[in-house]
Amino acid sequence: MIHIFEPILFDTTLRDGSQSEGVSFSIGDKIKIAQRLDDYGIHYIEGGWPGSNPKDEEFFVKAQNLNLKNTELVAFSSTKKIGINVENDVNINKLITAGVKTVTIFAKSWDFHVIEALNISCEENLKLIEDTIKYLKYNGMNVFFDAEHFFDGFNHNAKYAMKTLQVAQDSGASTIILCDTNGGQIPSRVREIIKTVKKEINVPLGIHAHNDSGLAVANSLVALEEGVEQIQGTIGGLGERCGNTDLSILIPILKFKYNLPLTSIKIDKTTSIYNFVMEIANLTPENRKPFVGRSAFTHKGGVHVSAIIKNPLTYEHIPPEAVGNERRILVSELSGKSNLKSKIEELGFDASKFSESQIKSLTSKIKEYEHQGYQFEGADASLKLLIMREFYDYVPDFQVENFKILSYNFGEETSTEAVIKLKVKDKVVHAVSEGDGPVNALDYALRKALEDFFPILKDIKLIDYKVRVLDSSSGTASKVRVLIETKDSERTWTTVGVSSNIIEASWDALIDSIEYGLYINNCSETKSYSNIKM
Ligand SMILES: CC(=O)SCCNC(=O)CCNC(=O)[C@H](O)C(C)(C)COP(=O)(O)OP(=O)(O)OC[C@H]1O[C@@H](n2cnc3c(N)ncnc32)[C@H](O)[C@@H]1OP(=O)(O)O
Ligand SMILES: CC(=O)C(=O)O
Repeated sequence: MIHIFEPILFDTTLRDGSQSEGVSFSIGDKIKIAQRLDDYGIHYIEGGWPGSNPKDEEFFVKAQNLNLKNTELVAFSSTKKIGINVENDVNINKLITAGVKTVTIFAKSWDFHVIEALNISCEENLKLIEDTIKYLKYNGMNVFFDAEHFFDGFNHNAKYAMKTLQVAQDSGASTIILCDTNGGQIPSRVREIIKTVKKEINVPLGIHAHNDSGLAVANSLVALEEGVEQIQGTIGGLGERCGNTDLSILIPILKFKYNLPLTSIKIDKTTSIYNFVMEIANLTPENRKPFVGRSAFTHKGGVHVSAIIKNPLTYEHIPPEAVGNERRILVSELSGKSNLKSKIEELGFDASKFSESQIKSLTSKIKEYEHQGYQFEGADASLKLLIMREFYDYVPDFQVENFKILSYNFGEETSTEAVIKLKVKDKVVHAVSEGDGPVNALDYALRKALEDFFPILKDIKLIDYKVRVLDSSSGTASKVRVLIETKDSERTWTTVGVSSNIIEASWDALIDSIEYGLYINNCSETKSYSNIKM
């Protein structure tokens, strides 16, 4: 394997990451992310562009009090404005007053961009680079030089692209970062170009790769193999368009595939920093994200689970704990007895008390339910109730006798009323409630009937209700699957119902949701798992 040296890790989540569609960090968000990146052990954090907006400017003021231990904060900007002296450029002067020692300056290294975007001559662009870097150096700054569109520039006019690097080097840049700004390069070309650059440029090189071809991590690795010293990227691959090199993937690769010590990095915090940044960015974490996604170490196929239980290395390339992730086993129609046994344990039962024929019968039952449209892999609470109803002397806290839904339409308004009859502790209870639609009315009526018996219900709240049409070919008579997510003060759980009648599917999921909530809050008369039916 090609040997590489431990790179300098440069995170631009707060700058390029904030250029992601749908992401807008507040100053408080930026401060929190900077602290987490520092704790994680990143060497440099690009905090923003102080000349771009007051928020970034204020961030650098507030960041003075951060007391960062492992990381150095960097401020970002373009080269100076065209047509003014650099000393008079407000944007460049804001870098000097940002309270940082290191700045990143980006400049055009593709002649096409110089002419089309900047509308100046190639010579004038070289002068922008020289003046800006020399001025910052004169003011005591360490300057990283981002050669924007370097690879595209090299492909079209290598001589000019190289000239921009040469000017940056001669003007005093301490590291030159080759940018695949449009994300269109392939690894073999990145390798060739870096080999050529290394023959002519003596300062350390870096890479800033975008992911428009899905190759940002691969291109960064090739660059490292060619001796580039600084890798730029973001947590979760946030960034303009398709994003940047994903450090949540790249860092574990460096650690576990290239066996680099990465002494500063707390590698077992990789999953938590990924989830943290996604939460702050108000984005849903990607389940299938390598290393850090919820599904990265989740096993579904019976063949896989059977082997995993014998030895996890059979279907895992690294242990999930190494990156702070966890192994999960799913139960579905693709399950064998191994999934079931493992899931039974995970749900809190003692799998060894189940006979082989009980496991077999449960496996077939689940497959039959899944055939009807149920999906238990995301509905552990319904699965646990199914096992208790099937195999234990379990008595639910209430039993439904019947329910009725009445809807009245008065011109523009429709009102809905639910009437239910339950049996609770040998008493028959009736309740009536109105609601915003049938499911809401049923929920209210159910709570009305039960709250006197189980005051804990006030803490049990429905937080999500999802309906999925399973077979749209039958039109309005199609089967639907309803998933309900519920929470109490400590936990959340999900239940499932399936029917061609949306109210019935919702009702089944709702009943499971409330029944399970009462059960885990110790309201059930029968809690023990020892009385398994033989
Ligand atoms: C590849 C990258 O991701 S680089 C980072 C890109 N990030 C951002 O653009 C986010 C922050 N940007 C901003 O807040 C604004 O664009 C600002 C404040 C920088 C500039 O705003 P405005 O002055 O209104 O200009 P506008 O955004 O319309 O256009 C960009 C200007 O920068 C100029 N410019 C672009 N690159 C450079 C450069 N390397 N050096 C000097 N000027 C440059 C453009 O020619 C254009 O100038 P013009 O208005 O005279 O045509
Ligand atoms: C500098 C930068 O963000 C880029 O070239 O993509």
